[in-house]
Amino acid sequence: MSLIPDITELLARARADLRMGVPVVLTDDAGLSVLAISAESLTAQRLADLRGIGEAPVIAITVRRADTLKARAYDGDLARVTIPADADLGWVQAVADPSDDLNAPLKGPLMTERQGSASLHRIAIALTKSARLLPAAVVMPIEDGRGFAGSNGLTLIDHARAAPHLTERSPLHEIVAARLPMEVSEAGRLHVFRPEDGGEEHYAIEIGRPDREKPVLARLHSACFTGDLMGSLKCDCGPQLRGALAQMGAEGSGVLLYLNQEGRGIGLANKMRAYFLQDQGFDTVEANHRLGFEDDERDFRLGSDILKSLGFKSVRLLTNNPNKIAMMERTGIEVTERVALKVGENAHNRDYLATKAAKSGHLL
Ligand SMILES: Nc1nc2c(ncn2[C@@H]2O[C@H](COP(=O)(O)OP(=O)(O)OP(=O)(O)O)[C@@H](O)[C@H]2O)c(=O)[nH]1
Ligand SMILES: [Zn+2]
Repeated sequence: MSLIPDITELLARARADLRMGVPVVLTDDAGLSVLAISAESLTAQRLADLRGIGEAPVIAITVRRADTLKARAYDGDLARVTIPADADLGWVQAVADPSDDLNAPLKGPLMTERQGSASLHRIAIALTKSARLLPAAVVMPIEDGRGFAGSNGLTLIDHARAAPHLTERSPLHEIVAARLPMEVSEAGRLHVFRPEDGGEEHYAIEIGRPDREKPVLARLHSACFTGDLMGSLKCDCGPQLRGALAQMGAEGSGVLLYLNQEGRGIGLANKMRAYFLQDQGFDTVEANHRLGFEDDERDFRLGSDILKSLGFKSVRLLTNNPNKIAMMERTGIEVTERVALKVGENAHNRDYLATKAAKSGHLL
């Protein structure tokens, strides 16, 4: 028996470190080691400390952000941007954060590295994404990563052990379920699911006692603090949430999964950064790209994991999003019917809904 944390536990620790602005050490089988620190959590002092330790750091960004900055992404999905010796913290943060792209554009061209491996940089970006930070990391080569991590008390992540965990989703376990009388139905029941990797919990709200042998009226709803709770007019989430629950109440049965994938999986801080860009004239998809994200960073497979663990095999899915339907079918949940959910259009979200139809294939 050992109390040494396993790779899942180390990755959870690394995410917390990055959020706090603490560097982590990444190593690979070829003997390479780097220090990685989240660009948005970097401080001037930490940048100076890094420079005092070793070779020139780079800032690793996704190809989406690189395209916006017109930087060459020699590594395909990412670019390693050289940080000039005289660049200050503001320069590093401007590479990561698009808020000032229009106001104070970076003076280019940005130089990017093409020699050497980018695999540790890829892990660093994946970690910042899963920590719901801007997808950008300052990365600096060091000697003897294992020794450095040990002597500085830093989290050490091994590439070969970590890589599979960053693409595979973590198993979910039901923690508790209890009766929840609701306005739409007194026969409500809330189930809480917790992943093994220390990530967000997700919820399932059962209405009535749906027959497991028949297709259940189901909704996969992604968290939207602004729409679900604040009555935001920028999207249609609140009316969709209430509309879905009302229909389940009226039919007497259904299951609504409330997935904590705020902002299509980028987190609320990044979604608000996207809103700031939308006020500068970019649409919802362009804003995600300028931040360095894909259009949609959600993993709907966890929806089918939850449905299966509740014993459901087939659904009548309340959605306008064809990707949700495709993902259900691919992961073994049959979609016998798509039930349209067209509610809540207003003057503020008309363009947003039109963009989703034009660029993300949403059904009208
Ligand atoms: N990044 C980003 N996320 C947004 C924006 N507006 C809303 N969201 C998020 O988009 C998600 C919408 O979730 P859903 O309603 O489940 O998804 P959908 O893809 O529209 O599919 P259906 O509603 O089922 O048709 C929520 O996580 C919101 O927080 C935006 O402008 N940018
Ligand atoms: Zn919303």
